[in-house]
Amino acid sequence: MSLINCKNVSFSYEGRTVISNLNFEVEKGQFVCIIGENGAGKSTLIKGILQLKNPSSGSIFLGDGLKEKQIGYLSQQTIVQRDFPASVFEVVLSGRLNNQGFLPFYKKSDKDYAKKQLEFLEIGDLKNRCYRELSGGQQQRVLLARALCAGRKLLVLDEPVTGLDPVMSAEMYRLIEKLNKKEDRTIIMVSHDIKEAVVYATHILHLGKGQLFYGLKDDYIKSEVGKFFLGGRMNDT
Ligand SMILES: Nc1ncnc2c1ncn2[C@@H]1O[C@H](COP(=O)(O)OP(=O)(O)OP(=O)(O)O)[C@@H](O)[C@H]1O
Repeated sequence: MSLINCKNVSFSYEGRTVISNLNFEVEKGQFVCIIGENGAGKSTLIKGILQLKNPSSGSIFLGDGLKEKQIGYLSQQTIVQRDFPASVFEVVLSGRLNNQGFLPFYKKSDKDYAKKQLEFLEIGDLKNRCYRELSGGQQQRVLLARALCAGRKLLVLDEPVTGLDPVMSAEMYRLIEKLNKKEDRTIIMVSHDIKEAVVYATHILHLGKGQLFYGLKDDYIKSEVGKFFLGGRMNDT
């Protein structure tokens, strides 16, 4: 059964439709990359998946027992977040708050889980450092660990490499791919970079004036829309 089932979905703001007729399903274990130019509706769709915005028509179903609280979300970082005066471990652990109900303290299992995520993302040594003193790339990894703590079933990443240099970006992509391949995490990632998307994703959702393509990465590369947007570059590499 699919984790996300998007059926005939359209979104609008104040009566103006910004994206219409989306139809796709995300199964467990997939790495879906949502691509499209500025204003195509990528962030709006993410809001819909997180159940923060209702479609103007159609429905987004969460399946396989997935609850909104089990979706880990990494948004684009704001300037205020960059200056957050807490330790790395506190930031990562705060991802568990969603799952706590009314009890405002962490259990041992929460702390163990947070430590495990730091180790998996190869930043265990940063645990006691102050978050605001880290580099942009380190901060982004910490926020990824926080998102992993927030949701085990589905990870939603909105432009996770924005502001990072090419080396840091490649490092982030490597870790995200490791989460998908080694931990079997289901991932939905928004990206501007089509070339990177086709390297790491299993599936591509391309938004333009509507849904231009949804399916396997390899089929995307062979498709008319894929060929057009990749400009034949995949065949050159
Ligand atoms: N809160 C809002 N109120 C009104 N219009 C909005 C709002 N948020 C987004 N829009 C409009 O909806 C359309 C889709 O925006 P959205 O941010 O989802 O696109 P995007 O593909 O994520 O763009 P980008 O790549 O620039 O982040 C745009 O025309 C945008 O101006």
